[in-house]
Amino acid sequence: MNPERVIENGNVGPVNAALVPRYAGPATFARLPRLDELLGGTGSADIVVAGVPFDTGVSYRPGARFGANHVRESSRLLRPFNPAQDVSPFAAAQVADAGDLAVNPFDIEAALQTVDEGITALMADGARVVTIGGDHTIALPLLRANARRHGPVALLHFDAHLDTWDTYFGAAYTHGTPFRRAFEEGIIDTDALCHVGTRGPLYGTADLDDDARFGFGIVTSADVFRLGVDAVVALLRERVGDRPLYVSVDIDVLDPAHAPGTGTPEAGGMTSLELLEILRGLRGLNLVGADVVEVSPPYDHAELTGVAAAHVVYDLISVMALGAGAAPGGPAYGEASTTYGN
Ligand SMILES: N=C(N)NCCCC(=O)O
Ligand SMILES: [Zn+2]
Ligand SMILES: [Zn+2]
Repeated sequence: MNPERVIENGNVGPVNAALVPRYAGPATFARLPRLDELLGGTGSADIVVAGVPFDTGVSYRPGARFGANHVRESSRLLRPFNPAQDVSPFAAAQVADAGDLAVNPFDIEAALQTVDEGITALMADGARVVTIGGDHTIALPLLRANARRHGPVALLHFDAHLDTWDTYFGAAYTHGTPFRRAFEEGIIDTDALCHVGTRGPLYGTADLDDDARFGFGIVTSADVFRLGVDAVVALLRERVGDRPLYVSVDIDVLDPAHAPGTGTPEAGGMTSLELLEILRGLRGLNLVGADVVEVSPPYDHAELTGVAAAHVVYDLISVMALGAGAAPGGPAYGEASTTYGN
């Protein structure tokens, strides 16, 4: 089958939902073309979605190895125009799904190597990569690959957890430790780091001292609740400036009511609207790479977590497609709110 696709601006987009039912056919992210299909046709992609089926680094519930395909399945209803950012991301950029990296489930360091090499290869033509699935351990090789291209990157880390701990059971590479390793390796820009959505119990106050020493700012989920989305966006934009920016989204940043399908849930999290509005507020920043991790489908219900993650990816791709320097806009800033109605 060669399904009818939406083609805009010469870019090959999703399967046309008016001609082929949304629930038909194999899942790719947003029903976009596979990268290998595209390579046979128009050439390369500007933005690539890649799956990382890996959860050997988790400290509690497993299942994130199934996250990538769950996000793909949950992304079938996405439509081509994103009114919240006033952009058709798949028309503004060629976006494709590269499938999954074949990572070793038994050897964490080998897996990290495979992720680094796989993402580096996908970035070779200048594409920016958004990964889906996997546990948070994989943020380390993703940052390594991006820093090799861009130098130490600014990092906005959306997560209930700090993930700057040192070791678990003596192991250095786990889902609770990627950002400490990234600091030690000098691959993140210590002038432009912030956690967002942090909450929940810690091991001790030293966790916060260490984290501050690495250069991280913290916007807790309670801060989002009290200050509101616009104030948080202003603060993050100020911190990042025009630096190359990497965004890492651990889906457990959302309240378990919004994202039950995850491995280390913490009460008192952000709503999916708050997260999406903050991400939309990053429009115009130089977003070079992103991940959405810790989606564990066995603990999900009614695709709640999968749908939330799919929308997060969609808004991240929209920010990337608009590119650095795009005017801050969208309903959050008032001007484009007439996109709906009026
Ligand atoms: N990265 C995630 N999701 N969780 C880290 C939790 C580490 C712990 O068990 O304390
Ligand atoms: Zn995490
Ligand atoms: Zn987390």
